[in-house]
Amino acid sequence: MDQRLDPGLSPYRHFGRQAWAQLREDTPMPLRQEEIARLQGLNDLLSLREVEEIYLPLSRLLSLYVGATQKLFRAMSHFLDHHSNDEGKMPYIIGVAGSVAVGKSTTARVLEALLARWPNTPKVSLVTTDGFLLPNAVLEREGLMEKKGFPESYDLSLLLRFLTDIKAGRRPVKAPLYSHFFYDVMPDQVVEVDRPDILIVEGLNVLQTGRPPRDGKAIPFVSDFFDFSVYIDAEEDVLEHWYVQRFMRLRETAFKDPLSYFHRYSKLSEEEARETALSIWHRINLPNLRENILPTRQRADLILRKSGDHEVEEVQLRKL
Ligand SMILES: Nc1ncnc2c1ncn2[C@@H]1O[C@H](COP(=O)(O)OP(=O)(O)O)[C@@H](O)[C@H]1O
Ligand SMILES: CC(C)(COP(=O)(O)O)[C@@H](O)C(=O)NCCC(=O)O
Repeated sequence: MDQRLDPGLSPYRHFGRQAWAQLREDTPMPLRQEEIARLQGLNDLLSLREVEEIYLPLSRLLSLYVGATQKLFRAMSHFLDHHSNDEGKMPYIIGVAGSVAVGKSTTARVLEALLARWPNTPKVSLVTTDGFLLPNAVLEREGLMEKKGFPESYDLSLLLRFLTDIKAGRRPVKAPLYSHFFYDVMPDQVVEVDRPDILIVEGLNVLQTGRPPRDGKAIPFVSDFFDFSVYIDAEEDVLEHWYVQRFMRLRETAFKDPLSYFHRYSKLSEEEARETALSIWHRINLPNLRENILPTRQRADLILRKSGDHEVEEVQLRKL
């Protein structure tokens, strides 16, 4: 059922852009223009207005959720008369999901910067699930190179173990690292996550429920570890455009390096490169969106719906 047709039945509260922007109230803008410029990275389009009107209200909302969860955790520790770990704190985990090229990395990086500047300066870490992809050698052996990003291309057990260790308060916990430049997992590189107050976990697959276990043993979902989740949404034709646009930009930059996995694409004519990007989109990323990513949208606590210029036009917040 399309929730838009019957808002009364929707499990979400719907906000237009202006209504959402007002929820910022008097939250001060903690980022200076230079810091925003640094965040943009590849992305020279992210505007100060977008950060102020969309991401600051979200940061304000999250500060309420995190504060309430921490209070509950302390109350529970007191009730049980013990602390589940020596510092009596449990990392608050935020999942960020959505299609390839919808802007997950950008959103996650903006949130990381905003959250870290709350008055109590929490420690915020960011992990992307591409590090948990199976290495190319394994994907090739199993005939899965055309399925990169599909559920079967990830080492789900490793991701679940990582999240279990984080929630158990172990320190430091290591996450594997993926390189878009080499198009592969980096065997000798890891990201260390050392008892953050908040961990952002970003990836296509973070709201997926996985396949039912064959041996009857229940395994948790990745999202069981989340305290809050965000799904970033946009129409298919818009996503295709962003994917091709990013590919064409990379062709002018990273692909020019002979060590880059996609170096061969830098030698194609503009038209051939565009066709290559469209072909990858239609062979891999669009079917993955339809089969595995979009069906998870309704599991998110918050949905950010973007228009063609990356501006968020509607926000849906799950009713409590
Ligand atoms: N809020 C935004 N404003 C403007 N451009 C954006 C925004 N978010 C993402 N983009 C652009 O869209 C493309 C995909 O973004 P990215 O964050 O790399 O997506 P993902 O991590 O979902 O694959 C990039 O070219 C990026 O510059
Ligand atoms: C690495 C990705 C699967 C994204 O992974 P994520 O960080 O969302 O877990 C994706 O960017 C990708 O490479 N897809 C395969 C097709 C392509 O080259 O675009």
